[in-house]
This record gives sequence, structure tokens and C-alpha cells, in this order.
Amino acid sequence: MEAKQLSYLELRDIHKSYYLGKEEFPVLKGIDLDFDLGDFVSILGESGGGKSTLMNIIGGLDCQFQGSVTVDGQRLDHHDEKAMDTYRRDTIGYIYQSYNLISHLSVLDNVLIPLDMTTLNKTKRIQRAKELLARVGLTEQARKYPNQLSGGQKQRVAIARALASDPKIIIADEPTGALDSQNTQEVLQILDEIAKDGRLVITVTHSQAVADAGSRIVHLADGQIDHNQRLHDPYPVSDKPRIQSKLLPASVSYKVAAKHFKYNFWRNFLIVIGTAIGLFAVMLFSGLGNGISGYINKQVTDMVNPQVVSVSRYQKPAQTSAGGGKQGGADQQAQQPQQAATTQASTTGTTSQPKVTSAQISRLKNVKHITAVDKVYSASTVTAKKGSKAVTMTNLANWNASATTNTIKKGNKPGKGEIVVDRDSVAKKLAGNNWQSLIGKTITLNYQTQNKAGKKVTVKLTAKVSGITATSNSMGMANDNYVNTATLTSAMKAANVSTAATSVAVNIDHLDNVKSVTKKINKLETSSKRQFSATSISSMISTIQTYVSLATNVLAAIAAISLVVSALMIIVTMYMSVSARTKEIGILRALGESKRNVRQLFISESLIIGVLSAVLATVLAFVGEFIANSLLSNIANFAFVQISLGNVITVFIVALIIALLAALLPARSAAKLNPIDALAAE
Ligand SMILES: Nc1ncnc2c1ncn2[C@@H]1O[C@H](COP(=O)(O)OP(=O)(O)OP(=O)(O)O)[C@@H](O)[C@H]1O
Repeated sequence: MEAKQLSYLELRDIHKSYYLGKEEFPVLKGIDLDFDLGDFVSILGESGGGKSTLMNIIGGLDCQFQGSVTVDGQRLDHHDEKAMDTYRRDTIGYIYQSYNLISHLSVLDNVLIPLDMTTLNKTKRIQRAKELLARVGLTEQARKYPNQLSGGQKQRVAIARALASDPKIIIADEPTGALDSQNTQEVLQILDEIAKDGRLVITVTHSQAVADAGSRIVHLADGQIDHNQRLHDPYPVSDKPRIQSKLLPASVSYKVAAKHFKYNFWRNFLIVIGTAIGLFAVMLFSGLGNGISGYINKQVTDMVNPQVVSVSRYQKPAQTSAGGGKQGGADQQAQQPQQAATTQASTTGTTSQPKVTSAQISRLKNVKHITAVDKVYSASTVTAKKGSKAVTMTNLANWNASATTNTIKKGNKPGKGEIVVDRDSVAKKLAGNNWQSLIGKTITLNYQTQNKAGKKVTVKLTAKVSGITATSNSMGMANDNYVNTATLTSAMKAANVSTAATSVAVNIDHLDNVKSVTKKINKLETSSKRQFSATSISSMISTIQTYVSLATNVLAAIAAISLVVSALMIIVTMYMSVSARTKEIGILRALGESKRNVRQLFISESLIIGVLSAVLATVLAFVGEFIANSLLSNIANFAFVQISLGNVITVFIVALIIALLAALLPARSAAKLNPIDALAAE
């Protein structure tokens, strides 16, 4: 043994066996080797002798062996995955017999992969990639894809890529095995120049001619070095500053994933369409829910002021069920007949319904948030006459807080001595098609009721028409003929009819307080007896809306089932992608990418599918919204589909979650692949 200085790369007592079941196949049986920078070493030996195995150990891909590898004075810890990733990224450049270029990346992009793991900025990275391609004579081919190149050109791309990160060791596993003699000579010359650069080139070969081109030949036989021949001294090594390596940034995974997406555009696009259809349906149904809720809300609030609560005296329903005794459900039963209090409360003296007293009105007025309490009078079967024409109004009420000017289509609310009448059932009958002309005209009205003494009397009044009302549908909550309160009460007084009211309309300061105030009114008691029964229109709306949202949520959920199919589609595609890209995974790992980088690669591709699906779904949904609303505009001039920003955001989140979950398992199995096995994949 010659006494030597510390070598750059030292292998000590390397043993390696493969196992088939329990059976051991020893391949390397104690290898001791030293390598210096500037050397161009060829490893010769019989086929199956363990040359590639040794290269994988030197290259940091194989960690299952005994012995030690020391690089630049540092012993490698083959069980420290991160350290090994760094070692491959930083120190090793690989050249393979079968080139191992990534087919969906251009020549330039292939060379850029290791450069993305350096601290160079983008301009410098591209500049270096182009310089390396120029050095191997491929400037013209930079934009081509690997399958558009000859074998010799591919091998030169592989050399440029191996040099990109400025590694100290270049491992070339039969680099000329697939090349003709011309290309072989060129490649050998490049390898020699690489050694001249002060790098260590180790090449595996079967060819004596190739071996002779180097500076040293090592011969492997029966798992040991049997021959070690120096042809010439290593090239001198200068201390040039080296390019520093760094971890691959996540953004690069996205870029590579996007390129792969583009490369397999149609397959991926079909998956995007499949996923987008599910998302689109979810979005459209949610929008339909919003639209219908909005429509109901508008219909109701157009007719009735939603800030008004109708309040009447609370009555126990005990008398109606004589044998029923005291039952728990009394409250609900009591409220039912009161719901339409505005329209039903009759001024006829015969009604058994108790009146709301002025003391009770004062009490209500004192409740916080209540701004006004109006008595509600309502009469049915009222005869209205104008000249010789007469019509019967189904309902006539005083203009009270529950009335809303939204219903007035023409003219104004009734002032003193005035009335507003319904367009279709009254105005058109009295004035024909020219119903607007009724405004300003005086009509006479009369209806029958009982006076304070219980006698039948006729209440008569005249009023000037100040406005015409109309409601777009008949949900039965509107009372479209309203006469001014003072005008009605003075006519009632003239006929000696009681002006006590069975129901009052309570106005609340803000819509948000309606629910709580309604509750409060229902809880008001006098000597532990409940006094009032209050019904707010908003509670009815919210009940209806609960059903609407339930129905649309069920529809959206049914649509969401198709998303499970989408998720499965993504999972299958990702698994297919992993198996189709096994070799690529091996190459990336050999280049120094970590397991995490590989996982990231597949997750980012899936996320790209997710985001594009959500974008497409959004576009489709808004087109769908436009079409649906145009078609439905025949039914009512209202946007029945209203996709909200919230719906869009939800769909994006759902799409991302699906994509992420779908990618998780395939990405994990990709990351777990053994780089050597991955590289051996076809
Ligand atoms: N993953 C593996 N599992 C089991 N045996 C293996 C495995 N990889 C290689 N071997 C065996 O180890 C031995 C050495 O293989 P290796 O590829 O290192 O030889 P080589 O010298 O590079 O051969 P060649 O010159 O033909 O490429 C061979 O007998 C091979 O069959």
C-alpha cells in the first residue's frame, strides 16, 4: 500500500448483498478504493459483477450496505435521508446509459432541474443552462423535447444536466453503451474535459477502448478489486468558487406539475371537466336556493311590512275541546287562528274575540324597540260605489303600520278622507281599463256590522281615492283596500260601533329586533296570565326559507355525490401518473430531490386540476345562471338563480380539499419509491 494523502472520495470495506427471501447473494465483498478530484476513473468488470451496485453506493442512492464512504473528509451517514438528499444534490452528477431525460420537459428544462436547486437567480440559471448546452453543442436543440433528439444528442443533454449544479463527482454508468463510435469519441472527450475541470469522473464500462480514454482503470472481479491501473496522473485541481445548492422551492414543483399537465393536456382536461360538472351543479343549486329565498322574501315584504308584528289578545283554546282537558299544546293551537289577524279581525260586535284595551296598547308602546302601535280594523263584504257602478270589496282595513307603500302601484297612501283600492278587484271594476283615472275620485262605501248595543247597523263613509294597490300574487296576506284610520273610526263612531280593536299592528325599530320583540310580547303577563299573541311575518318567512334551504341543500348534496366520483377519478389518474412517471421519480431523487419534493410534485398537479375545475365550474355556473334566469324571466321578473361570492369560495375550497385528499395516497406512494428501483423502471 502506498502512503497517500487524504483522497477526496474514500471507500472502506464495502460489503453489499442482495437477498431473495432469506437467501443472501453477496455482490460486493470488501471494496477499498480512493478517488481524487481531476481523475477520470473507469470501472471495468464482468457483467453482473456489481459495478452499478458500487455506483449506487457512491452516488448516495443505495443505503443498504456495510462499510464507509468518506467524501472530502466527511463520512456519509447513509441513514440520514436529508443529508443524503443534500449529498446527491450538491456533490453528485449522474449520467446513465439510457439517458434518463424527463420526456415532458424540454431540453432546456431538463438541464434546469438541478439548477433550480441552486442559489443562482433565475437569469443566471437560464444563462448557465444555455452555456452548458452550448458546451455540448446543443444550442439549437434547447426548445426540443427529448423524443425529438438522436441518442448522441440525448446523452449530451444528460451530460449538461449532470454538470448543471456544478457537482464534484460525475458518475457515468455506461455512458457510451448506446452510442456509435463517433458519438462515443465525442462523449469521452467531454468526460475528459470534465475531469480537467477538476471533477472526479467515475465511469462504468465494458469497453476497454472507453477505459483507455480515462486516467485510471479499476477492475472488479468476484466482488473485489483485482486490478488498479493508473494511465496518467489526475488533472490539477484549482480552487474555483462553487455554485451553492439549496432545497428545491415548492414553486418549482408547481411549475413542473403545470408542464406535465400541459404535456398530458387532453387527459387532464377531461378530468377537469368531470370534476367541474359536479362543482358546477353544487354551485348552481346553491344559487337557486339563494334566488328562491330572495324571491319569497321579496314577495312577502312587498305585501307586508316585515318590521311589523300583528298582536292580538291571547286566548286559551280550552272551550273548543270540551273533554280535552288541559293539554300542553295549547299555545300552538292558540296561535293558528291569529296568524291572519290583520285580515280576519272583525269589527262586528258579535265576535267573541277580546279587544286590545288602551292600557294594553300603552303597555306595548313601552316595550323597548317598539316605535308604534296601531289599532287594526278590518271589515269584510264592503260595498263600494262610484256613480252607478258598484263593487264588493272582500276586505277593507285601516291604513296601519303593517301596510306597506310597496303595494301602491299608483298614487299615495291614504291621508285623511282618503282610501287606496285594489287595482284588479276594485279599480278596474269601477273605472274599467283606465283604472288610473279613479285617483282623485270620490267613492262611497258601506258595510254591515253590529253596534255597541248589539244591533245590526250600516257603517257609511265617503273617501277620495288617493292610490291604487296591486300585489303580484295572492299569498292571502294582503289586504289591498285601505282607508285612512281616522276616516274609518269616525264613520264607525257615527254608527255607534265600538272602535276597540281585536288586533294591533306593532312597529319595531329594526328587522333584527323583530324576533326578540315578538318573543317578549308573547311573554308579557298580568297576574301570571299571558296577555298577547304576537305573530311576525319574518318568522313565517324564515320558516319558509328553512324549507327552501333544506330542499336546495339536499339538491346540492346530491350533486356533491358526483364529486366523490371526481375524487376517485383524480385518485386513479394520480396513481396512473405515479406508475407512468416512476422513472422520472427515480431521476428526480438521483438529482437530489427529497421525498417531500416528489410528494409536492403530485399534490401540486392534483391541486392544479382542482383549481382549474373550480374555475371552469364557476364559469359554467355563471353561464348557467344567466341562461336559467333568462328562461325563468317568463315566470317572474326576478333572478331565481343568485350565485353568491360565498358559493364560489365554498366551491373553490371544496375543489381544493378534494384534490388534496385525492392526491394524498398516490403522492405518498410516489415519495416512498426506492430511487434505485424507480430508476430501473421501464
Ligand atoms: N435489486 C436487486 N435485487 C436482487 N439482485 C440484484 C438487484 N440489483 C442487482 N442485483 C444483482 O446484483 C448483481 C450485480 O448487479 P449490478 O447491476 O451491480 O452489476 P453490473 O456489474 O453493473 O452489471 P452490468 O455490467 O451487466 O450492468 C447482479 O447479479 C444482479 O443480478
